[in-house]
Amino acid sequence: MARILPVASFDGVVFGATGDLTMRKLLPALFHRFRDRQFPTSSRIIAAARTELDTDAYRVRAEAALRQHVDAASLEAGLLQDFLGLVQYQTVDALGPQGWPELVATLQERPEQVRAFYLATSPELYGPICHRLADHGGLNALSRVVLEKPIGHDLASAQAINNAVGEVLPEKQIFRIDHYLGKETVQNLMALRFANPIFERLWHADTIDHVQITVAETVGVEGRGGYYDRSGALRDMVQNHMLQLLCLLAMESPISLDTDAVRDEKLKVLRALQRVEAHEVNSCTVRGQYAAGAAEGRPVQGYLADLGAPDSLTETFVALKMQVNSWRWAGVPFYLRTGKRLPRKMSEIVVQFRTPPFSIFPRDQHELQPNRLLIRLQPAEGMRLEMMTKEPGPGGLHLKPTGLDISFEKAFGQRYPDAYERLLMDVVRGNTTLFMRRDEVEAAWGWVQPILRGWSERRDAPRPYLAGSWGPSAAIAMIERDGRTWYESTD
Ligand SMILES: NC(=O)C1=CN([C@@H]2O[C@H](COP(=O)(O)OP(=O)(O)OC[C@H]3O[C@@H](n4cnc5c(N)ncnc54)[C@H](OP(=O)(O)O)[C@@H]3O)[C@@H](O)[C@H]2O)C=CC1
Ligand SMILES: O=C1O[C@H](COP(=O)(O)O)[C@@H](O)[C@H](O)[C@H]1O
Repeated sequence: MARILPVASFDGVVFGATGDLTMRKLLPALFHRFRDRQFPTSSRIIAAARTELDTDAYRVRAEAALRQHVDAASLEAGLLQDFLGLVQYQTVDALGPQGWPELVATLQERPEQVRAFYLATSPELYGPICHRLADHGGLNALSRVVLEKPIGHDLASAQAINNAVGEVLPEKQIFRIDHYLGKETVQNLMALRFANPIFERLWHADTIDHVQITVAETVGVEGRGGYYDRSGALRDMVQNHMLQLLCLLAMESPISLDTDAVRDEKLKVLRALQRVEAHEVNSCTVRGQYAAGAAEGRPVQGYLADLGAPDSLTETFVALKMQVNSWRWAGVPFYLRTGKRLPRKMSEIVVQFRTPPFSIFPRDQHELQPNRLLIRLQPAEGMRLEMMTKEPGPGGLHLKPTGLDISFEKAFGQRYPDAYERLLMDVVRGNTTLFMRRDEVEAAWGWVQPILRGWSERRDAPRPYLAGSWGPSAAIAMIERDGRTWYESTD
């Protein structure tokens, strides 16, 4: 049974409280933490958005969202009403005067409470919201501000946001969220690498041939086309989530688990990433856009039809070949791919080890498969170490690839909390370890920037791929040119 560490009483102010993220993720996450009694009932959830609503009307919306996004077994009637009793609504205009005095007056009723401001709005509003909070006296030493990703659209806009927020709050009160860092299996990468010396001894270029990171989704852009079309897969998934995964895989051991010790090591990886020059954009990156096809057994339309915009050049798939310039990783490519409308929802890391330098098994009878460590982030969370074993039987020596498997569900047999649950409680605790520091975000944008520039200079349309396929064939060609292949696990 997981240990629940209670947090202090807090006022959680959610800007963007009528939006998709709040309804689908934040309210359900808070509800689960309430259900486990992790926070005191003196806490308040102050929902803020532009729409004119009163608290009763907002509670009706919140209840509908919880009924949709929380499993029915967890929604005991009394508990749901108790939770909704903590919620109040305040109309606020981030860009105008409306609602600020009332919001701050509400906060001042409980000066001793932690104030957690969650900015679930578009990033252009982060600076204005923080400044209005400061101007109205809403910020104090117990305040923390959570910034959703993406922080900006490119390096310059990220710097502008960081400057604006940094003018009114010190770095230790700024929580740049990347929800992948809150996933249990992502946190387990630290345990895998630094609590198990057998792996750490093998974790370098002498032994590892290459690494693959795949984050595949079956969904299309759903209702988020307006945001997504200005973003695309590189900004939406790679600049943040996937680079963070790469950092955790590639970083050196931090000297401790202290917030800055971990973030310093991740930053070094981001700074060691080999820049993709304009002339390499074609060989090291592939952009795709889904066309009509199938998803989860039903026909689906293509991205352009989903969007209702026939000439969008936004990528819904990206594959990359990357290099970390360090002693540990010299010559070891990292292949990343992510996309919408792929055949399965799955996030997986494959660490492929080198094949034996010499085989005593006759080649015509035995094809030695390389050892691979598969780290399944979602679903079917777990790990598998693939190795060659002798097939039992008296008829000679036959080798077969088999796997040592760990299923986290079988090992721990408990519900996996959503990433936002853990991260929201860390905000209340004031623990920034699983959040991105300013220099990390800017280093990540700095690496992505030349690729964006290269793409925009070339003005190539993304390559179409059928919904339900693994992306454009160019992504397969990119890795196969190196004599390697994307690994597709069957479970
Ligand atoms: N949805 C998701 O799954 C994810 C979202 N994100 C990020 O989270 C943020 C929010 O996303 P999402 O919920 O999808 O966005 P939505 O468009 O669904 O919601 C936007 C919210 O912002 C509010 N808002 C807009 N303008 C103002 C304003 N001037 N003053 C006050 N409130 C305003 C809206 O209020 P109103 O409706 O009342 O106008 C609404 O509540 C974005 O930065 C997004 O990139 C990140 C990861 C995943
Ligand atoms: O941040 C985002 O992540 C989701 C995928 O998250 P997951 O936890 O379901 O793997 C993605 O769909 C969305 O486009 C992106 O903004």
